[in-house]
Amino acid sequence: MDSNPGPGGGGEERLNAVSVRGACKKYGVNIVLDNLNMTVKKGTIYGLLGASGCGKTTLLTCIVGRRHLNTGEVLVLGGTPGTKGSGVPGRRVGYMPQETALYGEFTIQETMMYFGWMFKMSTADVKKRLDFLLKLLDLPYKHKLVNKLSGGQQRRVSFAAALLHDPELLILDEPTVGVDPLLRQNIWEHLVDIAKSGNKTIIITTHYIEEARQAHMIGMMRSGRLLAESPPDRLMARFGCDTLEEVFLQLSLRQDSPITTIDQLHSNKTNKYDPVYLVEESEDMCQDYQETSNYIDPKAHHDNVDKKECCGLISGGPLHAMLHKNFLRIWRNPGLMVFIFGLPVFQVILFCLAVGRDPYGLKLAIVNHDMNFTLQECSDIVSSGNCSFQALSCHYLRHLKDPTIIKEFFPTQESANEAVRRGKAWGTLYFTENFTDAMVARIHLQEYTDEETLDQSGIKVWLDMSNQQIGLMLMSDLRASYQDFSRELLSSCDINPRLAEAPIRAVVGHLQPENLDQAITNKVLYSYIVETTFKMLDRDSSPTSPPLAVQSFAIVTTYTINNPVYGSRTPSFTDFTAPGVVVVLIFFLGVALTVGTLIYERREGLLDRTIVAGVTPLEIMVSHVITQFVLMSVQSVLLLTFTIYVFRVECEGSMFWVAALTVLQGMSGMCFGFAISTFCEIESTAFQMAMGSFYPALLLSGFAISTFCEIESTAFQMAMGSFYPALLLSGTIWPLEGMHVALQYFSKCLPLTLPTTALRCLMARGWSIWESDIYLGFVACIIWILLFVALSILVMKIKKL
Ligand SMILES: Nc1ncnc2c1ncn2[C@@H]1O[C@H](COP(=O)(O)OP(=O)(O)OP(=O)(O)O)[C@@H](O)[C@H]1O
Repeated sequence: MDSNPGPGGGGEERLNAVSVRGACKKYGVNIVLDNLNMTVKKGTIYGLLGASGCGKTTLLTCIVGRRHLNTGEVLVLGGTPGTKGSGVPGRRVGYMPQETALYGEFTIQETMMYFGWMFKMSTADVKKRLDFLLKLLDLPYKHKLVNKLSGGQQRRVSFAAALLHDPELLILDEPTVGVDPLLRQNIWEHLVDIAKSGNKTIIITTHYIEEARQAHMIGMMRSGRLLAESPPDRLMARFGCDTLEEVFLQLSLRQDSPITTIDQLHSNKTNKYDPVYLVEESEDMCQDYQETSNYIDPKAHHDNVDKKECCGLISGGPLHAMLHKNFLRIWRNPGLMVFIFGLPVFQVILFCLAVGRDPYGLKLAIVNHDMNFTLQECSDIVSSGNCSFQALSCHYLRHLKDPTIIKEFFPTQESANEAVRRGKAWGTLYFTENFTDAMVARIHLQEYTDEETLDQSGIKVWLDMSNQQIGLMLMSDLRASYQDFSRELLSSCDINPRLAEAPIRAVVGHLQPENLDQAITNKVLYSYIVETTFKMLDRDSSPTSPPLAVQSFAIVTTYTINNPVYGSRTPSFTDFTAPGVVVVLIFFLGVALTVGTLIYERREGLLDRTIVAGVTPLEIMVSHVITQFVLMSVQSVLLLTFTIYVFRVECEGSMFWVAALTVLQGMSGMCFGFAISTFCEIESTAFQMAMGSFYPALLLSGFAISTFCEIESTAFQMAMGSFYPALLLSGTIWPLEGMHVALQYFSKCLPLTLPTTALRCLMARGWSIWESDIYLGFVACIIWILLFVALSILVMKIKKL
């Protein structure tokens, strides 16, 4: 190692396109490259041979800078991959990974355009070169879709993509798999030709050992070691074999008994920078490398010659190529289009139809001993507009409305309560035998009413409160019906029915006006049960006067609510939850859009190819951000149109700011999805996480989830398990004000909470952007976007995605 000439150093090194020295690489405890040396001279073809799993692909990915050695050194075109002055990443290298690394929904021509633009070739040049490659590789019609090609044809398209920009160094991982012998011969002839006439260097791996005879140099690998590195003829002569296969067999046998191998075959002790014929270093040499396979050379970065040329962080060619690719992929994928644009609409429709509507068909068990009649009989004798003090229970029952309440009559209180206990009714309503008489007596007697009369004149109610929403709604309905009942009675007796409502201001003079004014000033919604107003009214107080009696009765049983400062007198649960649901939906849609993208590209080898071509993580990120921004805007418009204009959810604020916050929140979700996908190795893990973290994104934040993401089931369980806690914490379904104060602070640090509050204030209160609740929602969105973006870029750099 001491004699390492470094990048560009040493005359010998300058003749080499690639040199690998003392390379050690392991995954966990599995040693994949074991003190390997390799030298590829410029203008030569280097055939890297070896059994499956011996480490060929790993070696190539280290050469193109997609992986790092644990120890050892790689020099490519005079520099360490990933550093200034090296050939990689950038257009000096053409890389064909082992995976097909193509977009199935593109045609052959579109594929070539994508890679050509990435290398900043003009469209005309790409077309010219494509015509040549179509002939050379015997490719089908150029407008045929890649996913309609056979496996062998797809590999040839992938090979063509590596040859397209005529690079100095070609690194080909099994280009001839699935190619017929005649075509294989053509490909080799072409490689020999470009190596000779164009002074190109080619490193090629193949399982067809014999075809490598046409290479200038053969490297035979086994178990992470290079057993031999020599021209094929010399190798065969030396071992007295007729085929390379036999040579490889002999070398393999000897490697299995190392002492014999070293003693018998190692005749030349070589300098480390000379071609190596046999591996002589001790097996322990790789043991002292760093344990982690994620070892990163601190000097490594992605500056490359292309970037130096354009002097900017983002270059037009790759960005153009990637934007075109992103939109074309969506356009060619109808299922994805339906998902992107149909899902928001579907979800909003589902939400507005399923949540917040008043329950109906609620059965009440009624025991009416006052009449001892069925409902039908009640209806027969009770008619509206009649100033009658008979059958008051029936008067009241008529106001319990269908279809909300279904009245079922029971003979006894016990049977009615039994029906409630068995879940057949939501409550029991009980009228005593002389309910009407007691009520009339109570009205007439006023403060002289005895306890028994009071008791008899009351309606007794037992409710099943196991369901809070239904219980509260029934209570409210029972009260409202009572008010309707008294209003109707007043009206029928020629008394102003508004007395039944008795606005607070109408009685202010009699009831401590200071308190009321203070309550109104404080914007407290003020309800007041008016009691004993009988004496306040400037009327004949004779208890025998029916109108007055009715009037006092009505007022005694009413309460009043002033017009609310914000919202309506009958607030809707849909209006309350809608802003939170919009925020959550758009966030989730953003996550779902991005989470799979990067992982798909990584799994298919496309990311390797893109990055080896010199595209930076920032450029990849920007291309996705632009694409998703456009999609997100359309989604937001659909979401808000259906929420506000179709389902008429209350929106008092500026539509501009509502839309802006929605789009921002979508972008926050998108960046979160991107961060997840940079962490996750397995697409399904990320997707499940995204699904599961629908709300929890929130609770745990991208960072915590990602820590566990390598472990599929843990990530999934964690995401699922955090669904409900996150739902509670985001303030979407229940006001934050109901939480413990510590939880409130924690909740506000999550990505959905402040934007939800802001959207709610915008929609329900119509506040302007200058209110702190509103602008803090925007600020939170922007901070989370920046955090997710920074995290994604950092991970992409660290993991060399
Ligand atoms: N990301 C990874 N994590 C853990 N082990 C890995 C990883 N990639 C490869 N390996 C292991 O490293 C060894 C060498 O793999 P590699 O793909 O380099 O072999 P190869 O010679 O290219 O095989 P083939 O000819 O079948 O492509 C194999 O045992 C493989 O299981």
